[in-house]
Amino acid sequence: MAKINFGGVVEDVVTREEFPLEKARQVLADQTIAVIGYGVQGPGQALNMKDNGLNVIVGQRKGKTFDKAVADGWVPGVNLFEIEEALQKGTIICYLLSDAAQIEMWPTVKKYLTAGKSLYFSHGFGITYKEKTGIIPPADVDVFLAAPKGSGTSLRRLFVEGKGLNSSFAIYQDATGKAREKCIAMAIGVGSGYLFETDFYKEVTSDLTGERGTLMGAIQGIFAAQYEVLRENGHSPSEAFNETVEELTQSLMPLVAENGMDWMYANCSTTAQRGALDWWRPFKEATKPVFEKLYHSVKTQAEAARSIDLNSQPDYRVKLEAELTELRESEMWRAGAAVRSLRPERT
Ligand SMILES: NC(=O)c1ccc[n+]([C@@H]2O[C@H](COP(=O)([O-])OP(=O)(O)OC[C@H]3O[C@@H](n4cnc5c(N)ncnc54)[C@H](O)[C@@H]3O)[C@@H](O)[C@H]2O)c1
Ligand SMILES: CC(C)(O)[C@@H](O)C(=O)O
Ligand SMILES: [Mg+2]
Ligand SMILES: [Mg+2]
Repeated sequence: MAKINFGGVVEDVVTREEFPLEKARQVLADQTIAVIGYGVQGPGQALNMKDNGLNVIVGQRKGKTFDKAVADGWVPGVNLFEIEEALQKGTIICYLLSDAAQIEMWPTVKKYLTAGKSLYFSHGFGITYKEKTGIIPPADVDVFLAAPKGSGTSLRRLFVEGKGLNSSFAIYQDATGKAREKCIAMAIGVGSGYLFETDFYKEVTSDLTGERGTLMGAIQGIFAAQYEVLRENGHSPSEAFNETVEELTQSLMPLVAENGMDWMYANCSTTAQRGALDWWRPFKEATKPVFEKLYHSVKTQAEAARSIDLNSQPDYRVKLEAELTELRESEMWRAGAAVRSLRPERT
């Protein structure tokens, strides 16, 4: 384990230097990795593991998603199966159905978790909220998670570019004495660059907070707030969108990703630096109570209950699609579509 100083706190992380892909291949050489679910993480992880030379099969119910797996090169009856056949063949079961669907399918999955098999997750949800999900694994199987910190779509795209996403990893149950090395090997196999250790509870509570907060929910909230204020004061949609979203994604966030916030500031005018340094604290003060309310909702399991309740309903996809359409059809994101179409792509 490498010891890395994160802002004054030294943490252990696993790097590919100490756990190279070849070692992952050796650890998993006698395993059949069955990826159950081919939504977002399923494709990214399965295709990366296959390209990394691991023995992977996919289990997915027939329909649009099954067809998508075929289009991705998985061969029915060879490495693509209906869910129960994949569960029977798999020695590491990657439970990558939606978190809500994992509940419904658990009685089926549990039947195939025979002694010595492994149950792998990419989220701590199912295990942490076992009173709600009913997901209580048999004592004689290994249970662990590797959670890519990003979309499965990005996991695959970065892998194809020769890059990777970080993952957290956690061991919940070690029946064979080999759970840790299998877990780390899986995380390297799905295309992670470096791994930081957590536990199922910390993974799910941080993840539910992040996606409701800065990563997805809060960012849409501040975009909409600023856009509305600019528009209410007479700025055109293109001016409001460019000043709220386009400049951030195309120019400034890549600078933050490259070398931190001060680097991005330093690459803007002194006028902008003065203003940003004056205003980030008021925004923090205004939003921290909302983040505290969010974390309380996560900690009291209200967020888990809401997600299970709504995403278990037969029409959950229709309802999600309707809300995503509402976002897409908002003036801000329609202006965004026009701005994106005008990007000066260098031919
Ligand atoms: N989406 C991501 O990029 C991402 C990132 C990190 C972790 N995760 C975790 O990975 C796991 C999979 O997430 P996802 O976003 O790929 O899932 P998803 O919501 O895309 O669903 C995955 C698959 O579940 C299938 N499914 C849905 N309902 C079903 C049902 N009732 N019966 C059978 N199959 C059903 C869908 O057809 C889909 O193929 C989850 O635990 C999630 O929290 C996801
Ligand atoms: C990609 C995210 C938001 O990090 C993941 O946690 C998810 O649930 O999709
Ligand atoms: Mg996440
Ligand atoms: Mg998540």
